Amino acid sequence: MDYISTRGSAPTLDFRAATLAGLASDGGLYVPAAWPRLGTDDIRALAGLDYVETAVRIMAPFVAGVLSEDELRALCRAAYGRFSHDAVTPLVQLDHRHWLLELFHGPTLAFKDVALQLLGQLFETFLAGGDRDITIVGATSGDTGSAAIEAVAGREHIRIFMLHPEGRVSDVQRRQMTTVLAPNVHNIAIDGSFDDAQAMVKRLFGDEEARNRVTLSAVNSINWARLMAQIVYYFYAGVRLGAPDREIAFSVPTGNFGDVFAGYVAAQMGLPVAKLVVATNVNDILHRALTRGDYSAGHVTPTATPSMDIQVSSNFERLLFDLSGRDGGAIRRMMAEFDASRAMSIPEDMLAGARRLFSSARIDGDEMALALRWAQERGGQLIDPHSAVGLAAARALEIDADVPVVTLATAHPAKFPDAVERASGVRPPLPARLGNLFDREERYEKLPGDYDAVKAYILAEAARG
Ligand SMILES: Cc1ncc(COP(=O)(O)O)c(C=O)c1O
Ligand SMILES: N[C@@H](CCOP(=O)(O)O)C(=O)O
Repeated sequence: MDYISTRGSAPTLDFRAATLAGLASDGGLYVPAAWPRLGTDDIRALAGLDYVETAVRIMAPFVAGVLSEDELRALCRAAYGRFSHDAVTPLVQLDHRHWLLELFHGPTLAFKDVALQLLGQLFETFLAGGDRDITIVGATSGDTGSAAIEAVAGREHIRIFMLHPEGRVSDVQRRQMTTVLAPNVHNIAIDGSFDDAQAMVKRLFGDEEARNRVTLSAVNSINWARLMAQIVYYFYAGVRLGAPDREIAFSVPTGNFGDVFAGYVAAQMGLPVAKLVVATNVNDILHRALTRGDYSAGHVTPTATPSMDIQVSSNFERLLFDLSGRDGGAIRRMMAEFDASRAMSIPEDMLAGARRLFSSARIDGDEMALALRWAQERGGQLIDPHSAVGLAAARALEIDADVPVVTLATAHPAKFPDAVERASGVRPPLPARLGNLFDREERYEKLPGDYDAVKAYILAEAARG
């Protein structure tokens, strides 16, 4: 499979090169040159397969020409063998039509592990035996950071710099990152928001001096391989609820538009998706974009769902690329307008295309808490606040009564004990697999929200080896 940039002018790459590159050199995001399609018989044949085999069937077309099915299978076994549930992403029924897709059974208790455990394996495979070192620079609002660090800590040929917004992630999330003391791991707390951190990461990728000094790579969902791995669980859940013979709706707590974009790809590949619900908190750029065409980055408001406190959603560019008829020039112009003014309006014809599959909802703190309590009282499940945003949006969805609605449960409640206790009165205990998290030494650098300071720090540390 070839990979092309959403902005049309970066070189076409194969899967290996696209994975190692992360962001395209023209500032765009890599996407497959075409969406592979599964026929109804292919989808029916997924029923009864375990997670690893499902993953191999779904991802094989994307890695074709670079990895054989057997190589892919070995990497998936290594990645998903580390999950604490045999089903990897089990479905839990809440009532007659609502389901939770639990994505938090990986080592760091968030959906990010599903992709990052595999990405760690891919990096190791692609760098093995070579003399090339990569420098991963990432931004996190709490979950990508720990999942990425867990996936690459101690690996040869890789160093990782992870930027998080100081004071805006939960204590559990911060400690999951900052107590990893492997020498190739560098945590940086910046004075600013996740959006500020993400903007610095993207700027670094376009910075010639930085690119000449280190080989940059990405673990955020700007890296296509992240999204590829997330497509799998839409199929895995879908076939268990009757696909290809029944449509399924998914409600996705959304920030950077990565997880829900993976659902869009599943639909392009043939999964019968009735609706994809983009569930945002009060940081609602995506809700405004999908309802009014208003894609303008407002101020980021800290909430009880910190991982979704995002007002610039990187992967929306991938959707716009498809909605524009894959017109790289048009996307380059739109993104230049956005970069200059922090705002753009989405043309009505593009919006109409999006609304055929997507709907959206903006969920405030009270609505989130209500949904959290509903899951507890009606479904017997203590869920995390991000999943509760998804569930609130799912319950507001107007859709045929015979369509099952799956809410993606993106994190374990124990990552957000204060917010869960405030909403439910129950404090979720830290799972044993996190061990003595609160007794461990923390190590991280605090830096101002200033690009030059962050760049200087990264290049100096990278030069140290
Ligand atoms: C727990 C949780 N839920 C939802 C999201 C939003 O996912 P995405 O950024 O892929 O839209 C995130 C962060 O990405 C998260 O960490
Ligand atoms: N919510 C994320 C933000 C980064 O998103 P990503 O999916 O692009 O890595 C986080 O928790 O870090």
